[in-house]
Amino acid sequence: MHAFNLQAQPLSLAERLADFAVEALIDEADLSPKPALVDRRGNGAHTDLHLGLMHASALSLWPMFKEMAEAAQGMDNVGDMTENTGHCRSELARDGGPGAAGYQVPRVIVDAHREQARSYRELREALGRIGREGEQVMLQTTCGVNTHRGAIWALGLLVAAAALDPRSVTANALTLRAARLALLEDRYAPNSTSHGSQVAQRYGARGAREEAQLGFPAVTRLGLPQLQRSRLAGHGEQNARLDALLAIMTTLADTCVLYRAGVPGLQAMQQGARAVLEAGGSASLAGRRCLHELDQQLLAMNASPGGAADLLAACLLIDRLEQEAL
Ligand SMILES: CC(C)(COP(=O)(O)OP(=O)(O)OC[C@H]1O[C@@H](n2cnc3c(N)ncnc32)[C@H](O)[C@@H]1O)[C@@H](O)C(=O)NCCC(=O)NCCS
Ligand SMILES: Nc1ncnc2c1ncn2[C@@H]1O[C@H](COP(=O)(O)OP(=O)(O)OP(=O)(O)O)[C@@H](O)[C@H]1O
Repeated sequence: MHAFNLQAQPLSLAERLADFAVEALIDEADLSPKPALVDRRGNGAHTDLHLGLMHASALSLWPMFKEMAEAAQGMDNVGDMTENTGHCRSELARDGGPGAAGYQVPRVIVDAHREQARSYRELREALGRIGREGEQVMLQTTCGVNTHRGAIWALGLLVAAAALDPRSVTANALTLRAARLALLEDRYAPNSTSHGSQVAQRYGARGAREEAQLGFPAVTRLGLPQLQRSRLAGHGEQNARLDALLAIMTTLADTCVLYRAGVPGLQAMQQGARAVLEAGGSASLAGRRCLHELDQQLLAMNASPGGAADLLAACLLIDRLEQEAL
């Protein structure tokens, strides 16, 4: 940029979405006091993480989120997944519907459907490639520490979902489109065994992949409603966000916790989070005491709820998208 050109360029949609995603990650990291997670107070149960590293990692992911949004925007010519399915359904009904005598799906619809399916699979595979490259950038930035693997997955899908149809960014619309992307096969995904997949298999738990494929129920049914309830109760924004994190923790099968502390760790997380909310949430004195106890207990068990933290970031991103006109 020319030194004298001080006029800010308007940001593109992809750039704004990347800003929102990075801001959600930074807000999640800064939020304090989170039980056993990296925050402003310290590194929680993580010997290899600290707040500066979380910030650097979040910032390093900006180009990746932008690229994901651009890949999804390139799908404009095919239209929205939901809309097109609806269109086909109405065409079928007009033609008599399946089972009607001599019924045949019009060729033009079959072709459009196939074309759309192919395009979405290509988008899913592009997101997989961009996400894996983003992971490498993250690992270079953090000297090999996993700071945001789960967040790349969840927020990447949501950014792509927003870019696919920026006029329709309610929590329901976003999570439905993200789930549909997550359900598509990525032929190029490596067959590696992660900590998450190991414990998900051992305990039959729903891991990060399934959470996305189901449309992020921990976010839509627990995190977002709690965020709104605590805000409405006048608990203050930081307490409302802590309460949203705790609501997610009450039921999530967090594979970070399962890997580090097994079923006893997961039970401690879920019961402890419930106890804080039942005591009045993080804005109340009784709730704060329970939160302190939960922090101590999870630290003693080395049980960091990293998956819940990622989903809080997803919650904050959706909340922002619902408020801002894109
Ligand atoms: C699906 C992912 C998360 C892999 O997860 P996997 O089950 O193999 O476990 P892994 O231990 O590597 O990571 C899990 C991460 O998810 C988070 N997490 C843990 N439990 C949960 C849960 N129940 N729900 C949601 N997130 C969770 C944690 O923070 C953890 O860091 C993802 O990393 C992946 O497949 N990436 C490949 C690249 C790709 O397709 N990217 C698409 C970008 S849109
Ligand atoms: N504030 C936070 N503090 C700590 N972890 C967080 C935070 N926010 C999100 N996370 C998530 O938690 C995960 C870190 O968990 P964990 O250290 O158990 O990962 P791992 O690489 O699977 O395991 P390990 O460190 O035992 O090798 C990160 O992938 C990140 O997505």
